[in-house]
Amino acid sequence: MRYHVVDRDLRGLPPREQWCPICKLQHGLAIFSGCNLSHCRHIQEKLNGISLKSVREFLTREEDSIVFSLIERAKYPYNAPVYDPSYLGFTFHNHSLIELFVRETEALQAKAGRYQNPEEVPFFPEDLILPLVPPYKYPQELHPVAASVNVSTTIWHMYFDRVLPQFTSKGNDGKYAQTAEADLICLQALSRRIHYGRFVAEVKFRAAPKDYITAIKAKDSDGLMRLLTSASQEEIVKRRVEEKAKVFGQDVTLDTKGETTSNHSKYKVDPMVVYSLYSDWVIPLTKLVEVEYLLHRLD
Ligand SMILES: O=C(O)C(=O)C[C@]1(C(=O)O)C=C[C@@H](O)C=C1
Repeated sequence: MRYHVVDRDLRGLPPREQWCPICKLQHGLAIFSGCNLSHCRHIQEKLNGISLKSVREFLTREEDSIVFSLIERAKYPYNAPVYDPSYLGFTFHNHSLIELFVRETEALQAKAGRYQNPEEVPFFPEDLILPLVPPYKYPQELHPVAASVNVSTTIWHMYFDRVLPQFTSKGNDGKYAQTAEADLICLQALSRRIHYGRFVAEVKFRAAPKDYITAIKAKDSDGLMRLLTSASQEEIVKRRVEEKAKVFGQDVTLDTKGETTSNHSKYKVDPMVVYSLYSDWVIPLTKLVEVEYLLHRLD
């Protein structure tokens, strides 16, 4: 019985020599041959770790955070002074209010341990202070060298230059701190989703190491991109986020009889903007992270 469970769990693993340099045994047999599980990294990872199903569930849940964060930001007009360095009189190293806000908040959150979590990537790593909290033992799923892939600067420009003007109304209501806070929540949700491409890539690598190793050794970015792409999955994701923008973004009211009425013609954030955000930015950047991660997977 034990054999079947273990054997099924380990199906599709890479050749033994890539994964267990100590026991050098075939993993399905290793358990019977006295391989000590604690030194067999691959078995450990397989038992504890991530799968394509679990990483896709994570991405799906992040969609909720992203759509909600956009809806929250859309409560305020564009509020241009938040992004204009002259608004603070060129003090604070010529930073705009948003940059100051993000830098200071990240520094505080670093103290509270946010960036100990490998899922979280800061926008301004150079400012970060060591955590004041004791370390938490997060599962270490990522290959350490490849884990440092970072597209934060691209996310920053994408969000402020391309996305934000599309879903906020023109105008200025003076609520700059609230606006900056809402922007930060959007940025963090987008960054977490996009950088989660590292975990997706790791899962894909573990499932078909031979295919990936050939492309990685040849530094074949296009080949890696082809290997990791699932057009049907991308279509599902885009349609789903559009639907979420409709469901989460409609006004729900009760009529005099207590019946629910929803306004389907007006949404707080245009569902097409969310569809395009995913189609033009979120998915392509996630794939870029996946490719960059894989290129360093053997370093
Ligand atoms: O779900 C996957 O397989 C992913 O790699 C994630 C993702 C995405 O960003 O949603 C990216 C690439 C694939 O083509 C499909 C979807």
